[in-house]
Amino acid sequence: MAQSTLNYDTLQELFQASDQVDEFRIEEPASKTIESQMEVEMDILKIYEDVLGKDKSEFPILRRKRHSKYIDTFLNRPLPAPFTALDASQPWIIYWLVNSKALLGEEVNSELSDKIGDKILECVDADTGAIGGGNGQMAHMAATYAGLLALTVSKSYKAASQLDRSKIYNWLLQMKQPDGSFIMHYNGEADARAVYCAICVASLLDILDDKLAYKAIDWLASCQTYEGGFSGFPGDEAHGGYTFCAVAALSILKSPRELASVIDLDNLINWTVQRQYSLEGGLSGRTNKLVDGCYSHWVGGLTPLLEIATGQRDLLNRIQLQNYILCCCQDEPAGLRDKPSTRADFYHTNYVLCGLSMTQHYQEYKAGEYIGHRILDPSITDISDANHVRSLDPIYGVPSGLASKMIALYRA
Ligand SMILES: CC(C)=CCC/C(C)=C/CC/C(C)=C/COP(=O)(O)OP(=O)(O)O
Ligand SMILES: [Zn+2]
Repeated sequence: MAQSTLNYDTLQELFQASDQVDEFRIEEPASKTIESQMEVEMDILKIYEDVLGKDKSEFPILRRKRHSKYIDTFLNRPLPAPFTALDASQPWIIYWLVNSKALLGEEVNSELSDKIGDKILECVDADTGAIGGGNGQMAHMAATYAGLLALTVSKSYKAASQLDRSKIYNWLLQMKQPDGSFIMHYNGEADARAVYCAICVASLLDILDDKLAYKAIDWLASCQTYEGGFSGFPGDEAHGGYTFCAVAALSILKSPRELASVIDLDNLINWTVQRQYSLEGGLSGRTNKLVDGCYSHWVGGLTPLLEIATGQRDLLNRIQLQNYILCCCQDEPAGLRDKPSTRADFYHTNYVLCGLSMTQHYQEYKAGEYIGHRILDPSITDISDANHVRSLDPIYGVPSGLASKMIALYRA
């Protein structure tokens, strides 16, 4: 079976280049940061060396069956005791798991869809109509976003139609701040995450209007730092998570094509490109920090939006990112992870798969819709279909087409 031969060759080139890295390596690391970076590089070099020591046909492929089993195991049973710390993140867990399942191309049957619908409705806070982290918990912006995404992915339209949109609209208005930002919950913090979640929720529920959008573009633009990325709030350090939130929210409020009219697009592209490390192939979330699989989405997910904004392609090196994901982010026995020294979890499983999807598709933006096109370059998807995952909506982080279906449900 023909495997990803070009990936193998790219890795070979990379590996040859890594000898030069060794030459420059200093005996005593000058700081903890450098020491951690060197440890990660050593782990990853060893993995790449092992891969190159084998035949090309043994290049790692997506261990789809195992990842599916891992996901299904947790979707099909109540959360076990070690996860009680995630009690306030129940909509998140459901979204991460069901989204991973859907990206792997697996069907979400009606039984699972109904179960997810019931569970998310249980998390609705009766006072506000918005969603909390669990039954009886206070409405929370992130839980409302994650819960709505879970309904979107699982096509739980019956449950979705039971949400009280006008109550949620009023709650969103209460979360709205005079400077244009949003807070996460009553008395909570305002940041770019809250703005992204609020704008996504309003957009999916088809209740986004001028009052909710008021000054949000200016506030988000004010989070862009001198480095080019975005911080959580004005004046803080640029970070991948907040950069995705800001750029995706701006792409709803305007369009990705108009980004250059509100932010410094060139500086954002510089910052984004610098997040990819040549040796690892994966991405970091901020300057001088370590590679992490979840930034394959938070930073990698900027790629389609920036490609639409500029009309250019391959702003990041998709092949190298795919190498990092396939060779370094697959845990044993299953699930996806941050980096080789860490264990798989639901969060990383989802966001690494989102990143993998980005590496395999170009997005076209037409009449307000994103259309994913599988990249036919053999270095990405020649192979069998073994590594292929579904196209991802670049704004909402769900498989393509599903967000529009949710919006259409409410518009009908
Ligand atoms: C929609 C929504 C709620 C989005 C959240 C986006 C967001 C802020 C993601 C970042 C998550 C993350 C891995 C932080 C790690 O910071 P760190 O300082 O531990 O890691 P670092 O060293 O990689 O910076
Ligand atoms: Zn991570």
